[in-house]
Amino acid sequence: MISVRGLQKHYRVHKRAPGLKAAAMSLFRRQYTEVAAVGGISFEIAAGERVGFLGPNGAGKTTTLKVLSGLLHPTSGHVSVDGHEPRKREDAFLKKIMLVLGQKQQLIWDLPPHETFELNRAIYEVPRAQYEHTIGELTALLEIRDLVNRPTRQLSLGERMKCELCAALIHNPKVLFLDEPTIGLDVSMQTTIRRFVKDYNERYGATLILTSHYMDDVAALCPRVIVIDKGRISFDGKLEDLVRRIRPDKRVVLRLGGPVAAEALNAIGTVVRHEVGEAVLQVGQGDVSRTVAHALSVLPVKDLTVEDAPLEEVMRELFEQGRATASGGSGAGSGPSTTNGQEPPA
Ligand SMILES: Nc1ncnc2c1ncn2[C@@H]1O[C@H](COP(=O)(O)OP(=O)(O)OP(=O)(O)O)[C@@H](O)[C@H]1O
Repeated sequence: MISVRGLQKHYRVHKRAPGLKAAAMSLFRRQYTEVAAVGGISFEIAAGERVGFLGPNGAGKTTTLKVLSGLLHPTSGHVSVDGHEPRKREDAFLKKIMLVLGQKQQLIWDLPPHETFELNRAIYEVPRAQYEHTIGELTALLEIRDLVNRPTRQLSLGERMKCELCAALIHNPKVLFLDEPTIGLDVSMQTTIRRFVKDYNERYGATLILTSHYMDDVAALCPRVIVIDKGRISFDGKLEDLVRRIRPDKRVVLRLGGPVAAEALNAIGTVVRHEVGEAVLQVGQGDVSRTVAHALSVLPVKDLTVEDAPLEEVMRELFEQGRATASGGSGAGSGPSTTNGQEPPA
């Protein structure tokens, strides 16, 4: 469905020294420098897959999504989305995709969302009957029926994002590019958006690429993740394999029925957190059953769970490894390896 081979995207940026004199000089002699936002990445995504595109700020995620949706032309490499070359922006291609940028909106600010929906209906040439059916379904699923006739500027951020999604889905796209769709939303609205996106994917077999800094989005939606750092892929595979590779240790979460001395916990495992009624221990994968048995025998345990390390920590560690490798700190082989499709460094 989506095929990316050796994609590079460089931006040409105007460079000038600080100060008024340099500003005046730059009017006559402009100097440019190249920013390599994406440095030769390759991956394949099958129809119906949900893939998380993760990376630190400035890694190249948005740039890649913009290339995939045809907003930017690649500097080099080959990109194909359902048989189309996105840069050509053919009508047939545009009718298959949608791009939602959480930081930008397509809704017309002074008009009700309903007017944008109508506009998109006309742009995408959606037959009236199909439009009415889709709008009925989407507004019900997103619970926005009562909002769509109010001016957009009067809506809350979360309400606007739900209307943005509705506007972007009117033509029933097969490929969804979602860039930070839950940014700035409260926890319950994030959950609503996630549930909706998953439901849409399952209902229509749509393919999804999502970028998000909220790891809950990724955990809930994306069985597969592609990690990009400084324009290069550092991991492509199952989310659970990434977690296991970066943080093979487990967390034993103990709910306690009475006070426990710090020494008693230290004797069992590495204490990550200890507060009234709860303690969290970090233990090696092979030590889980021994630790659990030990804890149950010597501590007033009411309940316990065994969990993976939080995804936020996994990602932080992964990006720190990437930085250390880039600065020569930890040397070759210490960072995460790529499981699929990385171009060799130039
Ligand atoms: N229009 C542009 N002109 C010049 N440089 C750009 C432009 N857009 C992005 N960049 C640079 O390209 C690099 C990748 O940016 P991009 O927006 O793709 O990153 P990102 O992974 O989406 O980051 P974030 O998580 O912060 O949104 C960054 O160094 C950024 O400064």
